[in-house]
This record gives sequence, structure tokens and C-alpha cells, in this order.
Amino acid sequence: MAASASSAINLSIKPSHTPLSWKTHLSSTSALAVSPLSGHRQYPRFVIYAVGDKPTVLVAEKLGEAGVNLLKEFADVDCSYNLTPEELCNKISLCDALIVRSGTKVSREVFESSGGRLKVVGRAGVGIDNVDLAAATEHGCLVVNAPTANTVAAAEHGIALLTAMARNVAQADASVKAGKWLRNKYVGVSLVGKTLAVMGFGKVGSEVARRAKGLGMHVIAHDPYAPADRARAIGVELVSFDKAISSADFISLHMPLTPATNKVLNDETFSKMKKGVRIVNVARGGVIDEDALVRALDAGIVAQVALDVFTVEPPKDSKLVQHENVTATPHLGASTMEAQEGVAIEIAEAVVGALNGELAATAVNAPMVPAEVLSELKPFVALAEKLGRLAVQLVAGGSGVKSVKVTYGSARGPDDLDTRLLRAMITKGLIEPISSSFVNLVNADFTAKQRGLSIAELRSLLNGSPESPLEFIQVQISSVESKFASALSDSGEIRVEGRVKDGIPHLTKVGSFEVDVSLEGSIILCRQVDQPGMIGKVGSILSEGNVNVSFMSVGRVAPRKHAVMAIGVDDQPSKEILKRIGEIPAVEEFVYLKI
Ligand SMILES: NC(=O)c1ccc[n+]([C@@H]2O[C@H](COP(=O)([O-])OP(=O)(O)OC[C@H]3O[C@@H](n4cnc5c(N)ncnc54)[C@H](O)[C@@H]3O)[C@@H](O)[C@H]2O)c1
Ligand SMILES: O=C(O)[C@H](O)COP(=O)(O)O
Repeated sequence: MAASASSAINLSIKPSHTPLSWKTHLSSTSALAVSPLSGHRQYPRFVIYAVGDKPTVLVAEKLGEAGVNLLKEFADVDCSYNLTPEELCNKISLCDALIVRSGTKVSREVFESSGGRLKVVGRAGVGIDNVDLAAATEHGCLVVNAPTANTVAAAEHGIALLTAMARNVAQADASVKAGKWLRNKYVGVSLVGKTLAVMGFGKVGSEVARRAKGLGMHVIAHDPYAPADRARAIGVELVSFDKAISSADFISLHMPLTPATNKVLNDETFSKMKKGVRIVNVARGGVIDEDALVRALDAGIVAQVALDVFTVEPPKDSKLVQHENVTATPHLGASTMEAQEGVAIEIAEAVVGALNGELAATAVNAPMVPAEVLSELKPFVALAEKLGRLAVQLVAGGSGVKSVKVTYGSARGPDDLDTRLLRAMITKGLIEPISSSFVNLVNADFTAKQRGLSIAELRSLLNGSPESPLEFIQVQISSVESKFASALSDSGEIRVEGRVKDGIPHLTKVGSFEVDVSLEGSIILCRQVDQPGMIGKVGSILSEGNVNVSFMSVGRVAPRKHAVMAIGVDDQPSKEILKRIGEIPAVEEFVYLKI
């Protein structure tokens, strides 16, 4: 019985017409592909490769050996470093996955050149500012990163730069090697008791803070999104941006490069800093306006800076790098043996998993669905796509679909049901039969929006056991004509509804007729005047055409009135066979639908 949630329409799930159904043959569900990596769950709808096929992975920057070996167990691996943008674009149409570090620009042209083959970009590291995410999403290409394995390495490099800068290690080393002995020139400053402002209190920032506290520094941090309890646990005060930069003796940058952080250190913000401030940047070069930094160094506002990252790498502006108060390293933050092995394994597992159809835990441009949730939802995900496919094929002149309403009937509360995956698959089912678009979890929302297709999701909160995540999914398409008028609900929308039975998706309602047919193979829907012998007549025409019937079900209003017969068929009936079904006198309308 349906109790309507505040956002849900009030649905009656009490059968209005009793379905009569029997099964002539039920094929077993196809076996799941086996991953070479143990412990990975498989999700057949996203599997891209048939058994025996090997995808090709292009590794465009040096990757730790353990990661390359892992990739080789599953894929043909092409390690080609230092490709020009043109060479990358030329190669990419032969690749299913691409792995890069920060040195390769994965531009829109790369996605456009891939001809739809590129399915995954793996960023062997944290920052994804070198990947055009919008273009990736538009092309249905998943982007994954390796966000944890280089955290400690980056934090250690930040501390190395902080201490080296304070004691002029790099400059003094160069002068000794040049035969000089300048003990008075390279007098440094102490760290103990000084205030360090950590800008960006994420993984690296908090590890830097922890270490700086160990050096006796007073640490404050600015991060609009950081949880206060994490800061409290480390003994760090979270403060505003202005307070952080104006009270710091040292500033260490650890935020991502985003439109909000682009050139966040500029003439105006330098002018708010304490005279003689010292700055470390192991985040991204673009967070500093480099011309303004040279001015601040020349004016003595900034006494020293230590830079691991630059707006353009390698840096072209020798004025900054050559400045005597600048210590520079060539983007070495993640470059320890340990971090590179860790990152390589992290990204190889993510890429192989994604190519195998798993939803990556480190997906950057797709919803992350925990494995337990995924395994529960798996049969409903298949149902969702099939209902989308059926519904759109019922539209007369398919491409006019603009407004779709999806109702999820569930005894679970709205917070316990993540529908993003279901919505994506319904979208895939709605769009793919009527277009040449390739739709997946990554680009489903984008593709729907681009086509002007709006999908409204509603919940029907049911009483009963919440053991199963869903009882039914209903897809309704409004403001269209149907090529099978019986699929229209009383309110004039095309309506199909399905359930999962014994792990298999079933069609359970068409318009206001209750049916029960397993969603495998294809379906013939046929409206007839309910009378004896109809099932036999249709069945024998199909058997004369050598069409194997897998399932039949009749939903009727009342005995001897209208009925809708749903027939599951394994083989595609010829036009002649379909014509003969249409010619049975009691048949009022029929439609053949590919699932
Ligand atoms: N130099 C290197 O080799 C190297 C190595 C690792 C990471 N990094 C870079 O370091 C940065 C941090 O990496 P992470 O792993 O700690 O990432 P993270 O996502 O764990 O942390 C980033 C933090 O920045 C915060 N943030 C976002 N916008 C902000 C803003 N406007 N102001 C202040 N804080 C803001 C976020 O809330 C988050 O807490 C990234 O830019 C990454 O690319 C560089
Ligand atoms: O964002 C990152 O992970 C770091 O900047 C490391 O970049 P890299 O992989 O090029 O060393």
C-alpha cells in the first residue's frame, strides 16, 4: 500500500487488474566478468570489454613499476613519454585509458580526438587542473585520481622548503660550490615561536600543520570547507583569509587551483601581509600572481619564497626563478620513491577497475557509489535502463521526449536511497534508442540537459520491509503521443513500471494494465479483446516464424473486456509474422519493442 511522502505522488500499488502469467523458459542471467584484481565487485552494465579483448592503456608520464605491472595484467600498456599535444591527440583514438601526472595537458582536443574510445583518464596524483573535466564529462569519459598516496611526500617537501628557505640552504650551498664562504650573508631566521598560516587545510595542509607544530611553530589555518574538529584535533585555529595572511610570519599554500583560488595571492593581498613574510608553495603555481610576487619581493614585503610549482612548468619567467630570495624546485612534492610506487598502484587499480565496469572510489566527475550500495542496486540499475528503453520506444516519433517523471517505490527513507545511478541508467535507456549518443554514468545528466530532457524524480514511500532498496520503478513520459495507446495512463502519460523478481527485472505495468514479463530479449505488447484462444493463436504464429517465446502475461480490465498481452521473445519476429499477429481479428493494437 502506498503512503505518500511529502515529495511523492500518491500511488496506489494495489493491483487493479490481475496479471495471469506463466513462464515457458527463463534464461539464466549472464555470468559476471571476472576481474584480474581480486576483491573488486563487478557491475556488468558498465563492462566495456568482452572476455578475451584487451583494452589499451596509454601511460603518458613516468609511472611507478608496480603500477605498470598491475596494468599489464589486464591491458596492453603503451608507455610513451614526452608526447607533444599533437602526438597525444594522434595516439588517443587507439586508447581506452590514459594515465598522466601533472605534466600532460588533457585538453578538450584530446577528448575530441579520441573518437569516443577513451573511457578513463587516470591522474596519478591529486591535482586534476591539467584535465579538462567539462570536456571529459561531455564525452562520457571518467576521470579518476590517486588522492592519498602522495600526501606525506608533499607535506615533507613543504617542510623541507620551509626550513631550507629560513636557513638559506639552497643559496648558501650554491655559494660554497662557487668557492665562497659567506657566513654573514646567509644568517637565517628561526621557526620556533613563529606563526605559520596554512592556506588549505586538507590532506597535505593538515600534515604540514602537524609537522610545523612539532617544530614549535604557532599554526593557524584558513580553509572555508575544513571541519573545525580536524583543526581542533591538531591544535590549529581556523581563521579568515585576511586574518591568516595578515598575522603570519610564514604562509604555506595547500589549496587546489580553482577559479576561486586562481591568483589569490596578488598585489592587493600581498599588501595586507606582514613586511618580511616568507611563503612556501607546494600546491599550484596558479594560486600566486607571479608578476605581483616579483614586485612584493623587490619591495621587501615578501622576504623569501620557496616554490615547487609554477604557473607554467617549466617556468619561463626567469626574473622570478632567478630572484636571489627565491628557492625553487621542479615540482618535486610527490617525488619520493614511496609516494610514486603508492600513486602508481592507486591509479592502476582505479583505472583497471573503471575499465572493468566498477564505479571508482576516486571518481572526479561521476557519483561515487559505495560497493555495498552498488551490489544492492545492481538488478534495479538493469531494470532502470530497460524501463527507459521501453518507455521511449512507446513514443510515436521518439525524439520529441522532453519531460520524464520517474517514481521510485520504496519502503526506505529518501536519505537511504541514492538514485543517481538509477537516473543515469534511465537516461541512458531513454536516449540511446533514439540517438547516436553514447550515454553512461558520467555524461547522463549532461546529455539529458543538452537534449532539453528533464527528468523529475519522485519517491513513493511504501509501508513494509525496507530490506530491498526498491519495490518498483515507474517511468512516465508526458506530452507525447504513443504508438501503443494502451500504454497511456488515465492522465495521458506513457507509463511503464517494473520490479525485480528473483534478481531479474520484470515489466509489471503498462499504462494501467498489470502484466508480468521478464525483461530479457524483446517484447511484443498486444491489446486485444479478452477471449479464449488468444494466447494459443499468437503463440502458434510466433512458433511458425521460429520465434522462441520466453514469457507471456495477460493483464485485463475484466473478463472478456480489453486485455494487454505481453510476450517476451528471444528472437526478432519478421515483418510478416508481426503483420499476421496484427491481423488476428481480436487484436486492436500491438507493438514490438527491443530491450
Ligand atoms: N607539489 C606537489 O607535488 C603536490 C603534491 C600533492 C598535492 N599537491 C597539491 O596540493 C594541493 C592540496 O592537495 P591535498 O591532497 O591536500 O588536497 P585536499 O583536497 O585534501 O585539500 C585541499 C584543501 O583546500 C581547501 N580549499 C579549497 N578551496 C579553498 C580556498 N579557496 N581557500 C582555502 N582552502 C581551500 C579544501 O577545502 C581542502 O581542504 C593541491 O593543489 C594538490 O594539487 C601538490
Ligand atoms: O597534484 C599532485 O598530485 C602533485 O602536484 C604531484 O604531481 P606529479 O604527479 O606531477 O608529481
